[in-house]
Amino acid sequence: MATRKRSPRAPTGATATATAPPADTDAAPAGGPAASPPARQPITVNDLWQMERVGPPSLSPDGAQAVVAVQRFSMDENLGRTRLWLLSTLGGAPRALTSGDKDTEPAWSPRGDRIAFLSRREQEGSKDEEAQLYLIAPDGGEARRVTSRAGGIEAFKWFPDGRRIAFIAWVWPDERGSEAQARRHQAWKDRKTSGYVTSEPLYRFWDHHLPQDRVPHLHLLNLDDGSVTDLFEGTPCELSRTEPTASGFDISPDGRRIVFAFNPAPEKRIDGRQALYEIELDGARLAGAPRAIVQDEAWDCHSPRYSPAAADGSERVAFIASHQGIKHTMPQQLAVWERESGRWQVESAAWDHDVEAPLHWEDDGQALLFGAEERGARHLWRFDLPDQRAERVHAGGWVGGFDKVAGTVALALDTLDHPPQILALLPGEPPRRIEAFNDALLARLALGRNEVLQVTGARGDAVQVRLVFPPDFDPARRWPVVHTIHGGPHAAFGDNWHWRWNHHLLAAAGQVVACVNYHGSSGFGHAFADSITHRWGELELQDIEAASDWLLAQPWADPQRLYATGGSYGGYMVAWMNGHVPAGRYAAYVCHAGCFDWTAMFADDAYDWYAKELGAWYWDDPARIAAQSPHSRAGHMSTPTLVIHGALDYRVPDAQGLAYYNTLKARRVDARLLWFPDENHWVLKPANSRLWYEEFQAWLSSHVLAPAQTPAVMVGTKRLAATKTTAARSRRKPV
Ligand SMILES: CSCC[C@H](NC=O)C(=O)N[C@@H](CC(C)C)C(=O)N[C@@H](Cc1ccccc1)C(=O)O
Repeated sequence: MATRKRSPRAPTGATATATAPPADTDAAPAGGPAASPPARQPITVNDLWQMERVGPPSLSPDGAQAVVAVQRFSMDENLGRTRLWLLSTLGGAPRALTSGDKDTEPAWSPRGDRIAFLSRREQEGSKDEEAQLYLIAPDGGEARRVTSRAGGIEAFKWFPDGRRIAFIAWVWPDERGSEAQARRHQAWKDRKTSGYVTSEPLYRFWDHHLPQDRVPHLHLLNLDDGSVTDLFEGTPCELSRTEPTASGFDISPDGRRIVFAFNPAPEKRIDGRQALYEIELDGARLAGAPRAIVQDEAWDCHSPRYSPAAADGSERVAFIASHQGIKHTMPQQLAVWERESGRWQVESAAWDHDVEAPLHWEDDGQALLFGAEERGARHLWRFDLPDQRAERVHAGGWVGGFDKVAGTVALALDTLDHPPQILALLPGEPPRRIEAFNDALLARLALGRNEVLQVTGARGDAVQVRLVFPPDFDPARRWPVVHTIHGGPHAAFGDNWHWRWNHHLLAAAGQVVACVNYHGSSGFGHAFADSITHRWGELELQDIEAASDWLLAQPWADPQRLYATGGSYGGYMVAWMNGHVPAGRYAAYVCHAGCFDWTAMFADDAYDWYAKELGAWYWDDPARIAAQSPHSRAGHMSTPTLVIHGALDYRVPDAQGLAYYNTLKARRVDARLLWFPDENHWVLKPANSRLWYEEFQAWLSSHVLAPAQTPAVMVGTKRLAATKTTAARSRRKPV
């Protein structure tokens, strides 16, 4: 989808300065030779927070080793620590490379002699206030700080020569030179006022205000002499203000050009369309003005990648393009620009998938690797350019970051049953794990099975439902059933591990968890995703209700204990359900960061999107907006609801949750509020997460429908009389 997923700063929760314990202390307790292994136990929230969180791999130039950042949390200290590990793709043992607390985003230099990473450290008498760039030799030793930039470094990329690095940092565009920037930064820090002043339409994002009056510029750091050049100084160019990541630019194989995504409109908006611009370098200086190589107002273009050096000197740039001029839901397609002709074309037009960054060229320049969702999985794909055909390089689970060097692929993969793990794919060999970070912990956990089925949902379409069962599930008993409704709406709950909505943890409480990939979900083709446009709530509810009908027809489902929960758009859906589904069907709801009132949602950071999604601006067609807004049905709401919200949530401001909670209270509906002053759209701190899971479960467990409350059955959005209940349920069979 063109609505790219948000990019909050690293969701690491709190951090610490103390020395991290060794990351390999998860060893199983020693037992005597005759001791039988302890029985596996259901997963707890403490288990979840003890797991190591492995980041995306970066490979050495020979492909023999990968470097990853690994985060480990302490529930007692309520903080997380991240350090770097080296993993062998050839079978050697993993090795801790750093002992810092905040070492992230490692990248192996193209010469193999150094690894660059971002960190905040106390070193040589100075303490980093913001992330700075560090270098370390792969065989260890002390890391060396190579930048000391007021305001810090956002992201970086090695030049192919391994002697220079391009990095992104925020600057005041009206200042010249690093000294002037540093002076301005000091003045900013010393100011006595706290007001944020802006005339920009886009001024805050996710959970932070954009640095006032600053823009993200690309800089060149020469590691030989330490000199830094602002490559955009004196130009109108800048990188994405909301996602200033290394995906936004690329360096040509000869190191003489840089291509980057840039929105040339004077006013930057969250849905602004980016063009591709290129600069030429003469040493550390710009040779000429930046020039647009791909610019079409109808298209949003981003994530450019230069093709590898070719014997004939030809050069191309692959990128992701979305035809926003047609519709905001248009897919993200693979496109290629050719230097010789100066023309570009979409390559994946006939392939109904959303291509996701980063793109990675194969060495022969004939194909690209990338991740893309398909029916609740995120595979790694190779897209062959001459044939315009995609094949799976790794199928199943959820592929996160990956790298490919010298024929070896290293990828981060998670599944519903396993947190992210690192796999190596060597030519002609099956995929192989190259770490064992969570194995000892997982070995003592009992995880229930999961299965995928289809129900006939809205418009008679097949809708995917994934069920996760408690570890001790016995179909002869009756079990509570809880919907976890995903957000987006253009996202999916698939075969992936979730830290915040962990389906095994929820199932371990003794309930069957149901995840419906309702109309609008990603991974099921463009028409399915677009089907809900301008009528949010309608088809999604029919799908969830169809799944509920199927679930209630199962002998193991307890009709007195059917629940619906969801976050963000999933929270919108449960608020919508409260107004549209008759009381007595669901015993309780949990609404996390849910949208309650689309007009008041104009206070959020993505307000420019909603006219496209809902079909009008609220001032042009208030009735249309109100018809898709849960608050319009407040008079029908009577199902008990736990409302959860974070005050740092700028995507769905907490006033949404508070208005919903206050409405329920004013209506004397059973309701409870869990409000976090220090969490954003997501609950990311260990102790808060534990409270979240505890309150979530306690709320569900304390709400059971009385047997006299005959569950009503919804067909479409019409209510059926109770006498038709049995017949209506029996019509819904899994497909
Ligand atoms: C119409 S702008 C929506 C932007 C974004 N969509 C990406 O999926 C989003 O933030 N959606 C919200 C709901 C929206 C405010 C109505 C949402 O549901 N967020 C979910 C899904 C999500 C997951 C990962 C990254 C971004 C969004 C959530 O935060 O869990």
